[in-house]
Amino acid sequence: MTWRPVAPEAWRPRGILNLEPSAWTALRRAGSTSVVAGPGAGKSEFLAQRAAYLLETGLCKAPQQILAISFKTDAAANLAARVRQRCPPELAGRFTSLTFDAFTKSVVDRFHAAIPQHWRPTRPYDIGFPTRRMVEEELSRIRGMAQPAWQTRVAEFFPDRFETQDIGGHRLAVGAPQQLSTAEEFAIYHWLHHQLFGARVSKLTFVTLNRLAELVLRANPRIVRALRMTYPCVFVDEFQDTSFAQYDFLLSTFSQGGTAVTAVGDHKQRIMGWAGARQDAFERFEADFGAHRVNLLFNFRSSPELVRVQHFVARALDPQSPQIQAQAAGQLDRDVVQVWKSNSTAAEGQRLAQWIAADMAARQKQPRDYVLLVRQRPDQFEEELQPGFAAVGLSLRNESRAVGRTNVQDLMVDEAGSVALAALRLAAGQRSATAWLKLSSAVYAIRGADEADELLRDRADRDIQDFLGRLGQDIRGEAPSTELAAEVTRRIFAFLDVAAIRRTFAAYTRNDLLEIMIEGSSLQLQHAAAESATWRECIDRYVGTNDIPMMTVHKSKGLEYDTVFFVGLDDRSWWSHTPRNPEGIATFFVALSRAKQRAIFLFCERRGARERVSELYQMLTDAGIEEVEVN
Ligand SMILES: Nc1ncnc2c1ncn2[C@@H]1O[C@H](COP(=O)(O)OP(=O)(O)OP(=O)(O)O)[C@@H](O)[C@H]1O
Repeated sequence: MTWRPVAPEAWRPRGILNLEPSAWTALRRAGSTSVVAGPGAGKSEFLAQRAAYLLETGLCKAPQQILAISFKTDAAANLAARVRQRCPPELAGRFTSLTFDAFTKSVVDRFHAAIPQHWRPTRPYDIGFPTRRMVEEELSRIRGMAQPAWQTRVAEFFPDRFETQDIGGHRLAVGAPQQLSTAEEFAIYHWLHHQLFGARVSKLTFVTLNRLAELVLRANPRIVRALRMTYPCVFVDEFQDTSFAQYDFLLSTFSQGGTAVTAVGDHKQRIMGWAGARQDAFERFEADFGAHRVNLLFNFRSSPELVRVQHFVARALDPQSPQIQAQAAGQLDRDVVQVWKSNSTAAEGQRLAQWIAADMAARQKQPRDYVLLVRQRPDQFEEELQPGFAAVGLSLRNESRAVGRTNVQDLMVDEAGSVALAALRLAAGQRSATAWLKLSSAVYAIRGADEADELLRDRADRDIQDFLGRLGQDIRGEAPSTELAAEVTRRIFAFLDVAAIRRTFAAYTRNDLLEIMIEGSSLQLQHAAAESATWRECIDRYVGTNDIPMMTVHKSKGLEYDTVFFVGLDDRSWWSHTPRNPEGIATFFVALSRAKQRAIFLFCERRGARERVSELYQMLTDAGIEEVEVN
């Protein structure tokens, strides 16, 4: 055992010089806290530091764990990766980072037998993702069964909100439902009953799984007590995106019994309203959990000029927005934020590609220092822009592109996919300490070889080396090909042991997520192999090292780039935007705030007008931003 507890007063942040004063206050708080902070304030970094603080000081001591709940898989994976960077491995193992869905599903799976029989799903069950059309049909079926006096009410449910708000905000009765006394109760009961018992195998949505998880904990105080003892500290990231069901689950499970819940987020980046995020999550949390609010006022990401412009948008979202203090130095003395105006998409694409090529050369930047953001349809923009990029020797990568049943971006942050990639790097002869650490810690976890078990770890090290030696021998003399890429993926996952990965990593509780990711890894490697002459090149293509990423603003949440281009700031891309609609302005805010040094907005009149979005341009004008013709 190398680690010794540090006294709380002596603890210092890891990997960064310091925290801002209010972050120190929040970090040391024993009770529940809401940390509200703008973009680049270091919210994820703060959580990673608080995890290090709690674990290294022994305030959260073994076998206790920290539970971090995120909204999206990539956010959960990024946070776990940050904690691994900040904490010794023997402590990082007690940081469990999951999505809400993975966590609530794991509760249902683990305590299946404790679910009251009249709500108990079959085992196994399927996961359903009903489309709007399917919700409409189901509601209409329910209306047909309802007594005449209730039919009008059932017809009034909004299909878009029925699941997220009506089901999500409803608690299931512990006892068997005796009598359904309102139209709401009738509709909710039949909706759930159909998912549970409508076919031989139950088909449940994640909202239903959430409701069942809440029920099983509420109905079984011993289970909830055990859960609270295991997780005395709970973090919730991106709290502004918390849905009705998720909030209610948190409330039911962790608002009592002494759990310290730290909820971190930015109400100005609330762009998941369509997915059922509640508007008042922070206020409710503060009231229900007795949480104390801490506002962070620094921005560690963006240059002072970018922070100045961001403030104009922040104020449109919240007139009380505090003035933020930029901590990052500006590297550019002009043209930090601009609007480029063109009258042909060809001219726009050409100018963009040439500009990036020149900037990369002048400022010695890499392709991944840039990003092209779009509001929607990245595939269309990719098709339109790729030729211009190819003409100057650059390549674009649409991070939302489908790879089998997943997409490039999700695959890149997937745990199993990253372990397999580490194995490939090592087998292909790359000497990478990070890859070795990634692979070996995964194998130790899979084999249950903890820190103290030197024998088991030595054995695992030898097996890894033997496996890499054999794989390396078979591939190093061969050029990559699709067949070989498929074979390599198969061998790596066979070595890792698919069933053991599923048992070990909580993220794979969704029935087929692991299969989806294994299939995706194989397909992505096959694409890369088909275009590469060496394994090194193949790995670079797989990862996209030499590609300029393109993605939707939604996918860019939490990420940062030196230079951000927003392509298509026009009415066609923003067709659903209505003036003063906070979700649209928040989307614009998220895009602008991904930039560290420069943000450029592109408008091409061939794509659409700029009436609906005129207020977004107005904010830039108010901030004194120039428009430049680029024909
Ligand atoms: N205390 C700190 N000192 C130095 N750098 C920091 C500190 N906190 C965060 N950073 C850096 O600032 C950048 C932004 O941090 P982070 O991604 O955690 O911000 P965030 O608040 O989650 O942002 P957003 O909401 O915009 O996604 C990162 O590059 C991070 O490494």
